[in-house]
Amino acid sequence: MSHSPLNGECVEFKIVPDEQDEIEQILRIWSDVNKVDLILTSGGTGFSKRDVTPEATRNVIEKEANGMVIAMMQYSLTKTPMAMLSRAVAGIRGTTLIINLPGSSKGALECFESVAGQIPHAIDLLQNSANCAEIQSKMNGLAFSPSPELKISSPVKIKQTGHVCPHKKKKSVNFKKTTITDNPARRDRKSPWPMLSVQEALRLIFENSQKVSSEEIDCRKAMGRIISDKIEARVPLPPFPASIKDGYAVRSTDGGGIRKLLTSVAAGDARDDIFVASGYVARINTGAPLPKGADAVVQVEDTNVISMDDDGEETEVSVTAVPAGNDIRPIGSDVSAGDDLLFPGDRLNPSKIGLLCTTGNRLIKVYRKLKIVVFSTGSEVVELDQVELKHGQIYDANRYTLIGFLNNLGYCDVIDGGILPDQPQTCLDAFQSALEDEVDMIITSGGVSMGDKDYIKSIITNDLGGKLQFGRVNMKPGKPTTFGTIGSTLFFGLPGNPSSSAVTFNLFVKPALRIMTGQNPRPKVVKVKLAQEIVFDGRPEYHRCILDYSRESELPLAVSTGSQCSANIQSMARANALIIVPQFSEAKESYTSGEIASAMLIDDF
Ligand SMILES: Nc1nc2c(c(=O)[nH]1)N[C@H]1C(S)=C(S)[C@@H](COP(=O)(O)OP(=O)(O)OC[C@H]3O[C@@H](n4cnc5c(N)ncnc54)[C@H](O)[C@@H]3O)O[C@H]1N2
Ligand code: MOO
Ligand SMILES: [Mg+2]
Repeated sequence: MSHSPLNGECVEFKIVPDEQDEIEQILRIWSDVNKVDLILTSGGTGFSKRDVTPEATRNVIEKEANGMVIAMMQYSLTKTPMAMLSRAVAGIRGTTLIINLPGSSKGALECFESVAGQIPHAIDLLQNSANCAEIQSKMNGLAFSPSPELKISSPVKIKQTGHVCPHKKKKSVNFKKTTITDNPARRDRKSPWPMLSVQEALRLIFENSQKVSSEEIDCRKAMGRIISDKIEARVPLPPFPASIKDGYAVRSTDGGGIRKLLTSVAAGDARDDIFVASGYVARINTGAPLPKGADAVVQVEDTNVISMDDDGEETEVSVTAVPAGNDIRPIGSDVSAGDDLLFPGDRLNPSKIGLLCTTGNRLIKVYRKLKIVVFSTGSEVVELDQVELKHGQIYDANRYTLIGFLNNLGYCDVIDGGILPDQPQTCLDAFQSALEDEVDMIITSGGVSMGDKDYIKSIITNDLGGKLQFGRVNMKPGKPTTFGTIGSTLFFGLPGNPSSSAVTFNLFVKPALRIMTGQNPRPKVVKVKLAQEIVFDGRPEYHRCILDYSRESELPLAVSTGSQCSANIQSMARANALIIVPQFSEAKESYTSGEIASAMLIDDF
């Protein structure tokens, strides 16, 4: 962040290709979402075919600021007649001033100098007129009329930080970051967020997710945790030559025949001075240590009692001949001391915990638990404790679904953030306190689409200074899925529709969690046979289905769970996989019944 001569702060800098759509999108996001005071563009103002910055600017501004254009032109013409080849535009969008500057650094500087003196005042007027209109409207109890808005798109956006307007007694010094409190009539009619592909969205998630630190814990309390440091066997398995059978420990060189019984060795027998001499055997149990002198075990089924003493204890038995090593597990035959057992990224399941215990690894290093807060947003959403629903209310589904997904993973400390109404200040306060609590991730559902009460994106960027990496994804369900960072905290704004939030959790949140804990982020995708036709949608679709393994087919049959409306929760509740359905194209419009497709498993970890 550098300081400009305007005493402003450069809060963003971006190089944008000569693509009108892209330039427009940036201008919209910076003015509407980030609410910067000034956007300066440089380049793309000339006569060549690729020069489209003025067109992009004109499309997003609501009012022109021709005086500034004239001032720049007048001044530039005194420097070079070439200046007349500039088609620069200046204008206002919302409370943002957007000014096109030429691409040459000399020209850009000259133009900027010619208007710089009036910029602070212009911005101040914009800000103050916006405030006045709002206050006026509140006083009248009427919707306030739109304040004059300057829209300027440019690769440099500046937030003014310290200008004092010469025309006002009371000066607005620090511009408060605001949430969307505008008149709905003035909201964007089109989403300013570029529509990313799922792959692009995942790439941004991969780029912005970092491994967390690790901690040492008792392996017996580590179910579901993720190994951070390689683990070796502390002791060999078995730690002594152990009998595999209940029978008699013999010397294989004695061969078959009648032998005297030396002693009996049970599992856990601590004597290490037993010696089986030639002509003798020792009774032995499964898991007992083989006595010295013996080198094989004959199972009891292959022996007979020959004689007993007065107490009924056997004194002689006959054994069959067995080779050396028969029915014995040598030391380390399963695991040698020092063997690599588990690796970073391995998730601890019951058998792995057993392996750690039996190889003497009491303390192990795992990634620390991820601290995650989950909020539901929406003024219509109520807690299940409320017995009767009022008109327009619904019981919260998403929060409990998302908390359940996270708890199932076993490596998250999940904080239930509760339900946030569609009130920016309440949401802001809740997010701020989560950040003070140093959570690794905030997950919300709802409030990320086009409604005038959909505040979430604005709160993250405007009020919390977060950086959203994407706000729209070309997929069904889940189009308005939003992801970004607020400092080192990851933010996922999942769509409110229950199926959308559940699908996008699996598709986007899980990979982030896996990266944070050193796991392979990729989902498990399997081939399936489709039980029905699926007509392609305009967006790539993640079609909820049940994988049926009961049929006589090499591949599981993927049975659709029915209506794929995002608001339909039943189709999600029954699903254990998502069929990956491509976007409609002229080349292919549908999958036929029986066709082979790919499906992503969603009931794994
Ligand atoms: N003009 C447009 N409208 C909408 C668009 C669009 O592109 N243009 N996108 C639609 C799509 S796609 C989705 S998905 C939804 C997502 O909207 P939001 O994320 O803003 O979610 P809400 O509006 O808050 O809620 C949507 C829906 O889900 C219900 N909901 C919300 N939270 C819960 C919860 N915790 N438990 C159960 N149900 C919940 C809510 O009542 C709404 O019915 O936007 C479309 N609109
Ligand atoms: O993208 Mo939305 O999730 O279809 O309803
Ligand atoms: Mg909405």
